[in-house]
Amino acid sequence: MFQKDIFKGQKVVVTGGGSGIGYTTAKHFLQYGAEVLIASRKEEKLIKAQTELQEFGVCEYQVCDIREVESVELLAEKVKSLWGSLDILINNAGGQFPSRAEDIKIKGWNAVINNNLNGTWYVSQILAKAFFIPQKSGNIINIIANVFRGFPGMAHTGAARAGVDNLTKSLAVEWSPYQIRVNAVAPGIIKSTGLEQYPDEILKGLSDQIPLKTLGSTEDVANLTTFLASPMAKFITGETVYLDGGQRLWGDVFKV
Ligand SMILES: CCC/C=C/C(=O)SCCNC(=O)CCNC(=O)[C@H](O)C(C)(C)COP(=O)([O-])OP(=O)([O-])OC[C@H]1O[C@@H](n2cnc3c(N)ncnc32)[C@H](O)[C@@H]1OP(=O)([O-])[O-]
Ligand SMILES: NC(=O)C1=CN([C@@H]2O[C@H](COP(=O)(O)OP(=O)(O)OC[C@H]3O[C@@H](n4cnc5c(N)ncnc54)[C@H](OP(=O)(O)O)[C@@H]3O)[C@@H](O)[C@H]2O)C=CC1
Repeated sequence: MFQKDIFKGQKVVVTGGGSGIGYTTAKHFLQYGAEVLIASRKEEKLIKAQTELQEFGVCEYQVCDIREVESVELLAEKVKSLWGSLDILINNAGGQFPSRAEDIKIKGWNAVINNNLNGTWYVSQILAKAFFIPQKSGNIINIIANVFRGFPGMAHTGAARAGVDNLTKSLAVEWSPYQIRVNAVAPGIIKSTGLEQYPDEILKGLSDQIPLKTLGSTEDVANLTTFLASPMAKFITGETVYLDGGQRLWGDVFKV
């Protein structure tokens, strides 16, 4: 899509970069010349991904639970010792479980809010203060979900992602004096490792609910994310771009 070296010399952090959408996004940045650090909880997964991704360029990893402030501070330390600067942050780590709203336990609600809203905030604030604000440059892309009409069947993540959608707008304005752009990508249903945790009865017939009659791919998400991070999108900030084959406009979002 882009010239090969469009991100040459740029340093990128992709949370949740060991699998699925994050992995493909990391691969795209590497193919376009960036150095990439992938971060998530499971070291084994990160080592396997790093080994594969190194075929495309310089890929580092850091074990990090985005819900733990100390763990995110260690991520910032790692970036500092590796590169001393940071250009792009992709807040992709996240997840939830399907449940009817009345069945969600307090612990489950808190786990999902901590993962998707608080975790995204910790990483954004800590890395912005360590790098983007003092540098007076930066680029944040938040991967959220298709919450346009709420998220029936996963109310906890709908609330968390709507929070990140709004946070995207606030930070885009507050951090504009530092030349930090903040945008979000809202994927619909994407064929990726993440979908494997959902039972077949939930996934069956999902593509019929999408106007374009197909699920998205991890490449679709990575293409949009790299576009938003690139100079081609230099006048775009505070935006959430839906990537859902039109599903926000028609069809069931998700059912339990
Ligand atoms: C079509 C869809 C579109 C979107 C797709 C994607 O996003 S794909 C991407 C998808 N990728 C991912 O989603 C990957 C990441 N997702 C995750 O790691 C988990 O879903 C997490 C966010 C809950 C992490 O929580 P954690 O590390 O703290 O793990 P924990 O195990 O300790 O759980 C804490 C509490 O949560 C509750 N609870 C948990 N599971 C269930 C369940 N199945 N059922 C009911 N409740 C559940 C339960 O209360 C539990 O405590 P308890 O009662 O057992 O003492
Ligand atoms: N696939 C889809 O249809 C859709 C996906 N999304 C969102 O896109 C993102 C990527 O999903 P996808 O690639 O499909 O699924 P994956 O489950 O493969 O990706 C989730 C990634 O996040 C990491 N992660 C989860 N919790 C934490 C945490 N607390 N701290 C650090 N890392 C964490 C996981 O790694 P580890 O286990 O090592 O921590 C994993 O690599 C997620 O936020 C997902 O919810 C949104 C809409 C639709």
